[in-house]
Amino acid sequence: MLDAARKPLVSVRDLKMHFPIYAGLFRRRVGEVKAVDGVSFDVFEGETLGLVGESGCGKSTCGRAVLRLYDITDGSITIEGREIGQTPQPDLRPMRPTMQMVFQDPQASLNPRMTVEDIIKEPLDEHTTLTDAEKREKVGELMDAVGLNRKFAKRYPHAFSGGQRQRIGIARALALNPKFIVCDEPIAALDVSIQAQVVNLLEDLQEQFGLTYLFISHDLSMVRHIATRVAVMYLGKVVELAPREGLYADPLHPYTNALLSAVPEPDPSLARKSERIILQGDVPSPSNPPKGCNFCTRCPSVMDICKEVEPDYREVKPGRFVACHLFNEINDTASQMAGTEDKKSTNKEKTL
Ligand SMILES: Nc1ncnc2c1ncn2[C@@H]1O[C@H](COP(=O)(O)OP(=O)(O)OP(=O)(O)O)[C@@H](O)[C@H]1O
Repeated sequence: MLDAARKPLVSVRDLKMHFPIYAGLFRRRVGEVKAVDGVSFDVFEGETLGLVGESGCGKSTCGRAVLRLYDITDGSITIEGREIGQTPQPDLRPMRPTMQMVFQDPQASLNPRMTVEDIIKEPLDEHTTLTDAEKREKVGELMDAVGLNRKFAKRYPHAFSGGQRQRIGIARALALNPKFIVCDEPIAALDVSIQAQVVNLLEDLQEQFGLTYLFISHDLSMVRHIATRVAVMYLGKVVELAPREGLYADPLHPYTNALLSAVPEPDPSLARKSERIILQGDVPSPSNPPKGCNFCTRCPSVMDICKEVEPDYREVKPGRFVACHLFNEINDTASQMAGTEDKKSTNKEKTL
């Protein structure tokens, strides 16, 4: 259970990442892809926040934007209370050791011309003043930590299997003792038989080094296993965020409901009870999202207001955030009963 008074390690508010679209002979700007369009969440120290959603909903862009691998369009990102969301991008060198990324495709993210030792040592060369002997020892320790044999340090990535290459990527991410790691589909490119091993390794390392993860995945079963809380994205926005148990047992947003209905249920007695929800239509283009709620064109519970007014993203039950007009009444009544002016407070002041 999360302690509400706990300070977030990472806070993201109204994050936007719009990619320009250029066309024509003179490469005029004709529009933009709203890959991430006003996303807010916190990641608390030691937790794993799962970020799920269909392909193209903006998960990877969100993860990269949080680490400022992009010049973001708008929004605030704080890590350990330090704002890194400014434009133009501030000097992030002092912050880089704190925040790292594990990429989806270890084949593509490792330089094939560098030995494993050099790959893992690279961040140490850039950010530390350790001697060569100290760096070699640190590389050995990191290889031990991720379950790679030290005697293979002089080999090249092609000599390793997919799972071992992902271990190399994880060792590199750990080199500077980070606190926060964005894991972007870290198992999607691996054989199913290897996936569980890498997830178990990430969990062990989290405990050993006190790591905090943003775990991006489209695999809802895996996220259920690893995440503390889960944020669900649809067309550039977080539509629901909740503790894992609550989200899987009682999804609030109609999109979460549909997404979870497609997850195979291992218990046959429960499988018969759960009904698969087939969403109609295609996901709209992020360069031309619908008016009102982004999900209104496919929502089985759509109302008139959904086609006109974008729903607020707000806390409708303790720890449960949702952006859906179906929950307006519940929240308004609750805040009236509590005599609060909750409606007036903004997400900027809340923990999410
Ligand atoms: N550099 C870019 N330039 C233009 N559009 C981009 C760029 N990167 C991503 N996009 C677009 O932004 C949207 C979100 O992409 P993103 O890769 O973040 O989604 P995703 O949820 O991670 O999908 P997947 O699971 O398939 O990786 C997509 O429509 C994608 O085409």
